[in-house]
Amino acid sequence: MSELAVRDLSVRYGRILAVDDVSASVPHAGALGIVGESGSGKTTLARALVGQLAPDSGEILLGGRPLGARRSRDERRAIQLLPQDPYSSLNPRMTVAGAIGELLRFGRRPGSRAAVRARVSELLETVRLDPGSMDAYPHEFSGGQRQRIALARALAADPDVLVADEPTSALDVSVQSAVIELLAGLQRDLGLTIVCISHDLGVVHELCESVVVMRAGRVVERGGREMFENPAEPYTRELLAAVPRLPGPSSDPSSAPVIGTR
Ligand SMILES: Nc1ncnc2c1ncn2[C@@H]1O[C@H](COP(=O)(O)OP(=O)(O)OP(=O)(O)O)[C@@H](O)[C@H]1O
Repeated sequence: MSELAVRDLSVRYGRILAVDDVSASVPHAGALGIVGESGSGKTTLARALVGQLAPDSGEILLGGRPLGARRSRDERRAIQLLPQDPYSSLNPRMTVAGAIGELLRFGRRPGSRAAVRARVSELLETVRLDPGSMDAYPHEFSGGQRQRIALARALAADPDVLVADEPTSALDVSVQSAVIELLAGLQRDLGLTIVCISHDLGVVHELCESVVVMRAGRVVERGGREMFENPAEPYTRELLAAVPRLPGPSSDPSSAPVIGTR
């Protein structure tokens, strides 16, 4: 089981305390949203979750087991990052098959070149891209397609948990909801546990059943989807007010635009 939890986690950059005593958890096959203004510590938390940054104190637990300061290969496999920007995260000199194949070595299905290509083909189908495009290069794809390639790459490691750092912010509005739907489908169909970092509360509302609100490295509020209708903290209200398509605490829900459901 892939319940992910952080307990009293703090992460510093020198004298800057970027994540300050944060605790949160997401059950197996659940989706947790982490929201907050710029500089609130979201990316730092994401990088600590995937093992790119070592916490100064506190613990990260997967399936109830604390992850060590130096992660084993299997621990690195288990928690994968979907980076924010598919324009910079994919190596322009590597084909789609090469980029995805690189991460297959983490997974549980190593094998011959033919087996690797067959698995790449399956992964491209999973993210609804044409398997026939596996020998193309990233520049031949649109932003939304590149984000799907980055997603297939993360899935190649056969992760238990996907940490999606602003998964739609580099994309055109027209393709954002398709990427969110894809993530929701993976959560449902593969039992993937998702942590979705976003300054866009609309994305989190659509994908996540629980939310943690961060400010200056600390958790200021947490709750389920109902928090969007009834936030306790003025800071959360301000974040909500910045997203016109959400019902928000003060408007009449019956007249508010309905955002996509799964
Ligand atoms: N590499 C770094 N070195 C020093 N300080 C950093 C570094 N990265 C982030 N910080 C600082 O840590 C704090 C948290 O930053 P972080 O990027 O985690 O926030 P964020 O919520 O993800 O913001 P954004 O939405 O703008 O990415 C900020 O004060 C930031 O200036």
